[in-house]
Amino acid sequence: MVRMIMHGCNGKMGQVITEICRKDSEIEIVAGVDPYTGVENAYPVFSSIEECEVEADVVVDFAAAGAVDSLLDYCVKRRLPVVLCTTGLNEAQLAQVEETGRQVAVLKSANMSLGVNTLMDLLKSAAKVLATAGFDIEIVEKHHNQKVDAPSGTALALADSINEALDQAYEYKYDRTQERKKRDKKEIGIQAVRGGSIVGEHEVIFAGMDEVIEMKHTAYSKSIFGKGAVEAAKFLAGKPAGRYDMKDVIAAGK
Ligand SMILES: NC(=O)C1=CN([C@@H]2O[C@H](COP(=O)(O)OP(=O)(O)OC[C@H]3O[C@@H](n4cnc5c(N)ncnc54)[C@H](O)[C@@H]3O)[C@@H](O)[C@H]2O)C=CC1
Ligand SMILES: O=C(O)C1=N[C@H](C(=O)O)C[C@H](O)C1
Repeated sequence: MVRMIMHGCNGKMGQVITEICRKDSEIEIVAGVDPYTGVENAYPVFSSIEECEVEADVVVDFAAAGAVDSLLDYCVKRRLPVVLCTTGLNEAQLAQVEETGRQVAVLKSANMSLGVNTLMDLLKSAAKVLATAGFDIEIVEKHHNQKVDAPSGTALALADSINEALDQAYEYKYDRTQERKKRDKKEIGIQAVRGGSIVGEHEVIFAGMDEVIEMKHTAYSKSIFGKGAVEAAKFLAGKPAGRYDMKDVIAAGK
């Protein structure tokens, strides 16, 4: 049985994962962390990670970017593997993630779904052919009106996947309102839409002369992220220090 701490347990994803774990005999949430207290849970909840002294095998994080620094410090201090799903981290935090990965097992992924992680691979081969043929690349993401970061972590990860296949030759363009000039060939445009209860849509557009290819992932419920995170927690518990991603979890499940 894997013992898990749920960081951000009273948020939308924290509650989706609480429900998944309740029905899974291989994993148990032994403690939660959240400063928001308006939710009843079957496990003890602490208002900050430092207060949690419960024995565990792994931490799963869906909270807020501002909470990541203290979470990483805690995981190093307690030698705990961590599945990091919160998006919107700044450069300093991304560097801290790398440093933490030298001391404990860290799996960071902006999207825990099988679909998006498969799309990342498909994009690499498409980009190699289409960019060489002169196609422009644009990404449009859509999310609910409660999301605080933009563009989404997934949109950035999709762009990174494409750029990796293209020898990092592309710049990301988030805003076209500040200058009057034509689009540069070596750019990936990234646009964010926010509204209603949209769970998450990511569309990658390859636009060429007289033809367009669109590759799109639509999340119809948050459970796809929750299921992936729980599988990642089971995978990461007991792993040595290092950086892991969802591709490792998917490969281990085959
Ligand atoms: N990697 C992935 O597949 C996915 C990532 N996310 C990301 O996960 C994060 C959370 O998403 P939601 O659950 O929708 O947000 P939410 O706002 O519903 O929940 C976040 C929870 O974290 C809590 N929190 C705030 N500060 C905290 C702290 N210092 N320690 C512990 N908990 C704290 C809040 O009180 C809240 O209950 C966002 O960054 C989102 O982009 C969301 C869905 C999928
Ligand atoms: O905030 C969300 O809801 C989501 N955030 C992640 C992101 O920023 O990419 C993943 C998913 O799209 C849902």
